[in-house]
Amino acid sequence: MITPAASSLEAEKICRLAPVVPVLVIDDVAHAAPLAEALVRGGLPALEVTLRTPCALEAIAEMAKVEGGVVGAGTLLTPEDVAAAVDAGARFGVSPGATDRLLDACEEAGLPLLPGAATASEAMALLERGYTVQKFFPAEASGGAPALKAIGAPLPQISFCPTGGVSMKNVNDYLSLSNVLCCGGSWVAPKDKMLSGDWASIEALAAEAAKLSRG
Ligand SMILES: O=C(O)C(=O)C[C@H](O)[C@H](O)COP(=O)(O)O
Repeated sequence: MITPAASSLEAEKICRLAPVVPVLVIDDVAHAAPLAEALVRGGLPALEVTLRTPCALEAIAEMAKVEGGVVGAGTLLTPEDVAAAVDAGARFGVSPGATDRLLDACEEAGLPLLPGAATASEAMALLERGYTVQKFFPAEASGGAPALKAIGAPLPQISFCPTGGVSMKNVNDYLSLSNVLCCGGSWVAPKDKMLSGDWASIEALAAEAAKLSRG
């Protein structure tokens, strides 16, 4: 069991590890370990593996063995996803939105969760339950940094990890907001670089992201 407050406290710690949490879509389990090693070497220890590919759970299990990494499961939609993520060794979960079934499952399984919200009402519903750290998703499509800044005015007690459409072009717009802990994004692990095994370039992208300043 984990309470929503304790869950958010853990999520906050994970979000504070680095300015960016890589959002990873892994098609080949052989990429998991070298990818995690490159990202951790570059300075991004918190890693989100989306449960969107057949090998995602196996990839989590491989990445969980990489020293210095903190691996979580993204795209959690159902209680079954939560159970599978925990079994694979995920240390946290991320979801695009939030349902009572999903929140119940994460709390019962003791899995810290970064639950998604895109509107003031969604953020308020999560806050009412005790979740003070949330993922703002889909960030750019929901109005981007100006929208998140506006949500923060009446709801300063909620901190966010904006994700969805974030890149080096706009990441500073988010990181400069007082209600942003870190950003999530897939740009640090481009598909072509994974396919060609260009881990040095991925490490360089991670290092560039790790240098970003917050607040
Ligand atoms: O799978 C999930 O749990 C999601 O919520 C979606 C991801 O966070 C975004 O797809 C990342 O967006 P990009 O950085 O724009 O590629």
